[in-house]
Amino acid sequence: MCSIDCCSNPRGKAGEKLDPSNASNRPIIPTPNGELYPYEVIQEIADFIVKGSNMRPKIGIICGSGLGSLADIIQDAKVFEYEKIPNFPVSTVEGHAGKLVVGNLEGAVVMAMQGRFHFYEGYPLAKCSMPVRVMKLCGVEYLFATNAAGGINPKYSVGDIMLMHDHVNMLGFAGNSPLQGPNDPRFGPRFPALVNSYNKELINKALEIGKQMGIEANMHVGVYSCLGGPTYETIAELKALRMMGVDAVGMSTVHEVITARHCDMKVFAFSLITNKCATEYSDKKDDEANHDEVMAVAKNRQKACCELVARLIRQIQASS
Ligand SMILES: O=P(O)(O)O[C@@H]1C[C@H](O)[C@@H](CO)O1
Ligand SMILES: Nc1nc2[nH]cnc2c(=O)[nH]1
Repeated sequence: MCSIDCCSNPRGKAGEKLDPSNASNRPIIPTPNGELYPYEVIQEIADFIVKGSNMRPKIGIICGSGLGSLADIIQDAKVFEYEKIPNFPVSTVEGHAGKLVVGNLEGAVVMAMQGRFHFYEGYPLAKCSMPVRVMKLCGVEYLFATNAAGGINPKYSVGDIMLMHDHVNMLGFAGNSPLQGPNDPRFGPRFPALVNSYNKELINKALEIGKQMGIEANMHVGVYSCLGGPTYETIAELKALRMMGVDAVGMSTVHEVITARHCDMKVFAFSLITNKCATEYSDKKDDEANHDEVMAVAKNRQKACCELVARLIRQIQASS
C-alpha cells in the first residue's frame, strides 16, 4: 500500500495552495516494487499452500497461455483457486485459469500455476513474479517457466518449441525490474548476475528428450524477449528485435526468471511458437497475430509440451 506520507506533490491548479492534511489533495505515488510483498507476506502465502496441501514442492511450473494442461497431468492434486489464496492476485486473461495445483508428477512434488500474471494486466512486475518467491519459500528448487511466443527467427515454424538459453529484457531496458526498490537479502543479493540464468544441464537433457520423442526438428535453443504488451509488435519493432538476436517474443517469463535467479533457483524455460512474426511489410491479414490463434496452437501442441515437462521431471528425479 502507498503510505500517505509518501505523497509530496499536492494535486490542484498551478499555484493553488491545497490543504495537505486532506488525503484527497495528495497524489498517488506507487509503492516501489521491492516493498509490495514483504518477506513475511510471502511466507504467509507459502505456509498457507504447504499446510493446505500437506506437501512440500520441489519443482514449480508456470503454465503459459493455453498450456494449462501442464497442470492437468499432476496426480493426487490439491487445487487452490487464486481468489482463495490470501494476498494472491487474480488471473484476468483467457487461457489462464487462475488455479494453483500442488501434487505429484513423475515422482516429484510439483506446484503449477495455471495462470500467470502479466504486466499489461496492470500488475507491477514484482506482483507478476511474486508467486516465484512463494514457490521458493514453499521449498521449490527448480522453476519451469513456459510461454506462448511469436517466432521471429525465420527458421522457426508454428508449433515449434524453443528452449530458452537467454533473454533480452526490454522492460529492463526501460528501467523496470521486479527487483526495483529495497532489496531483502533473505531472498537474494542486491546485484544478481544473470549470465548462466538458464540451466545448461536441463537444456541438454531436454534436447535429448526431444530426440527420444522424435521432435528434434521442431525444437530449437534460442533467445526470448519480453515486451510489455498487450499489443503485438509492429514490423519495425520485430525487425529491431531480430537485429538484437531475439528469436521469439512474448509478454512474460523474463521477470519470473529474474526473480527465480535472484533467489538462486535453477531455471528451465521454453516458448511454444504460436505464430510466425512478419518482419517484412505486406498487406496479408495472415501476418497479424491474435490471441485465438495463440490459444489454438497451444491446445494442439499441449501433448508434446506435457510430455517434455514430464520426462524432464522424471530425469531430475532419477538423478537426485
Ligand atoms: O503467458 P504467456 O506469455 O504464455 O502469454 C502470451 C503473451 C500474452 O499473454 C498472450 C498473447 O497472445 O500470450
Ligand atoms: N509479444 C508477443 N507475445 C506473443 N505471444 C504469443 N505470440 C506473441 C507475439 O507474437 N508477440
